[in-house]
Amino acid sequence: SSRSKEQRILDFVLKHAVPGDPTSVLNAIDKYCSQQEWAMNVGDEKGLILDRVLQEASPSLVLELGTYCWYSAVRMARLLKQGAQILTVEFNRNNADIAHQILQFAGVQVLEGSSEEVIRQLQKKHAVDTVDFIFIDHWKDRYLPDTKLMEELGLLRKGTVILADNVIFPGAPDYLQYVRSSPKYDCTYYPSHLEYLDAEDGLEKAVYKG
Ligand SMILES: Oc1cc(-c2ccc(F)cc2)cc2cncnc12
Ligand SMILES: [Mg+2]
Repeated sequence: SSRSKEQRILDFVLKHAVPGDPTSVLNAIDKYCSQQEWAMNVGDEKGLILDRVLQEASPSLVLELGTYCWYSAVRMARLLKQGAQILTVEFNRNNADIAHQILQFAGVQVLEGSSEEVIRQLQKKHAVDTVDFIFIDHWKDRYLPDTKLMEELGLLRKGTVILADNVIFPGAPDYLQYVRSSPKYDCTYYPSHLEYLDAEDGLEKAVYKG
């Protein structure tokens, strides 16, 4: 059977990265996706911004919406303090499987299902109280409904950081308008570029004020 692009990326990682060395995994994915086949990883340029915003937040519990870019789960896992955990949500079954193989890192759990289903189950099924850091990197038309759902379920606390990818390209205009005009958030825009390309893109940080 013909292997998918994601499987080809995994092959390249398994061949060129050093087991247990997350930075070598990131370098391998960036090398493959910038030289061979483009893929929607947050990438090295926006990844540096993610690193800085994550380290400043120093979270104990991270929720990622969109494991496809398993790159970002590895990127965040390598910077987490001892005992911190990432719950990452993947809708597409086979991507979740591949993510498992790449993410043999303590503390990273790939939850399967739609973001709405998983978010609704976090408190009961996964004993989550509130989330400290959320990286939104899934389908742009889910950014706003998922954020409102997390508000309604009381998953956000004073100081929770929401960092959203692709707010320019492909863009999430309804989400941007909401967080920037809501008194519940302090927003910062970090200009950058679409992964591995020159097109403009950026990350929006929205800090929940409780
Ligand atoms: O970072 C991303 C980029 C793109 C994307 C697709 C097509 C194109 F032409 C340009 C950009 C799509 C994404 C979907 N989910 C999460 N992240 C994404
Ligand atoms: Mg993205």
